[in-house]
Amino acid sequence: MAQLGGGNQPILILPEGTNRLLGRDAQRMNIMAGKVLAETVRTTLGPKGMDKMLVDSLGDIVVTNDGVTILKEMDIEHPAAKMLVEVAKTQEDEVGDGTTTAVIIAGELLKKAEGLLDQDIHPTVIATGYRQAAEKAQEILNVISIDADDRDTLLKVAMTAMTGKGTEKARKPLAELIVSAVKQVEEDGEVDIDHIKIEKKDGAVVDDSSLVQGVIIDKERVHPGMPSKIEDAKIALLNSAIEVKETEVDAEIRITDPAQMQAFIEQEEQMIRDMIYKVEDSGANVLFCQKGIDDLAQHYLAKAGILAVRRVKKSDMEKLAKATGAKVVSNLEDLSFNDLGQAGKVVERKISGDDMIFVEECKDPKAVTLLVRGSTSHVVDEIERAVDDAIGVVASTVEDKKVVAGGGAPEIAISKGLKEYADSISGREQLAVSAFAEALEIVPKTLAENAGLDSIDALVDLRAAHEKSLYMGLDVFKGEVADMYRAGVVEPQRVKKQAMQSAAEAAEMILRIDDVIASTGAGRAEGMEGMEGMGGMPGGMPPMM
Ligand SMILES: Nc1ncnc2c1ncn2[C@@H]1O[C@H](COP(=O)(O)OP(=O)(O)O)[C@@H](O)[C@H]1O
Ligand SMILES: [Mg+2]
Repeated sequence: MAQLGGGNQPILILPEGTNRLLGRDAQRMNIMAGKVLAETVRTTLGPKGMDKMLVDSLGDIVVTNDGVTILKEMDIEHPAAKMLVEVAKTQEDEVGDGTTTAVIIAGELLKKAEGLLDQDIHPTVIATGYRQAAEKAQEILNVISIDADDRDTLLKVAMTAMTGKGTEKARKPLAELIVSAVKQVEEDGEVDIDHIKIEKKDGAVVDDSSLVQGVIIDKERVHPGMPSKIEDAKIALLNSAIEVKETEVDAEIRITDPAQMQAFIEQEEQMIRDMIYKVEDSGANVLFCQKGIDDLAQHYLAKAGILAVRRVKKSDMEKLAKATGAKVVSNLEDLSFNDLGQAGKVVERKISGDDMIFVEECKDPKAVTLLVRGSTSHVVDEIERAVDDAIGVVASTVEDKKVVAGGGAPEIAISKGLKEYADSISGREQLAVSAFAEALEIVPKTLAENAGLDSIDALVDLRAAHEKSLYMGLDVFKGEVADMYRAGVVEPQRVKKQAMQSAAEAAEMILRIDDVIASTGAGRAEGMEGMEGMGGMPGGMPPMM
């Protein structure tokens, strides 16, 4: 493989054993890999989608229908397939939902491209057409979106994102908590979702989930002699240890007299004692320390009636600062009353066997915590992923104030618009734009299939219904075409924008590749091993599933 012919004498320009795929072979293999990947997550789309059970090498189990989670857990090796995994990850980062949709659209774009390649249309032409179509799609999306960010809409957006994700019984109350959380941390029209902490615990029903106006820290107080509940808390945040520092160099102290020893110990004690005085003097009655707290310091803190927690995560320290208004102090010497934060209550509670510190009843906190409950750890994990998606879509809606109907309605509307647009284009790109338009129909088609409906009938009905209204989609529960706004199936515009854009970009990028050179060295294990498994050599078939 690694040699390029040159008369009788082969010229080696690549190391022995390098795998190489050229031209159509490269394209075919890459397209195949993308298609297989999309096919894998397809069955999970929509409220009636199925779940996947993923078992890792240690035997740990994840049961989910969350696209990005499945792809991350699958440990994909094929380089082109990996590019689609990136699509899902980008979608997750940018919006938090729509990961399956993005991957399915990308897979379908590749499939349609294959058909065009068979008609001898050059990959560059296809890529250009896809680019044009993706841009036009964004325009159409702007036209069919509706301006809304009222609470009722936000609730619908949250509930749509959670449909079919193991939250059924408690979808409404969970949506209420999520919308309240997002609105609470909103600052000047922007939402930093990192300021919403999700703390999950099994051993209770979903309905017991709650929103804490503050932060829950999954730790216990350092000393049992400390109060377990403090009202009207004054909170100090410290990111250095409370201990007598060990000397950096190995020093030896020679003690000749027991009195010297005593003096030495007393001096250390006094240093710790002074540090705790500092905390007391500031007026703090709660202390969160990012580093360690010495045994002796714990004792003095307990004696002073201060509730202290040690080794708090940095991210939690930041949330505590956001929620209580405290400043994180690096040096105890500098701690003063002005650095303290406030909370109505700091209390240690036992939640399904674990002690946790609740910093709650904060005044207008800019960081809050959702305590998510569920019966078992697998259930809680899946609910957490649903809640995470819902937070993402509600935040997007609060920021953009634009929504679309769900259930395949926007995909059909955009597909229709693109077909008309294609007619206005001269040149072979027209075929690519048409292919893009057809590819989008994969979303309603899959929703129908997963709901056990006839996908061809569904598409025909949908296209017909769109002659009258742009909001007609597939209500998978009733099994019929319906106005999705009325049905309360609403999604943020950003989900669709991002999904189409990153799907188109990934497809374009894969199409432009006409040469895959895989070294057998170190990089092999990382990227190219899958080449063989996925049929790296022409003629191979992907034994991926
Ligand atoms: N009640 C419903 N009826 C029909 N479609 C729905 C309904 N609720 C959600 N959907 C659709 O399901 C799709 C999202 O499915 P989901 O499994 O969450 O995948 P993704 O990872 O892409 O978000 C969207 O197209 C959405 O409009
Ligand atoms: Mg979703």
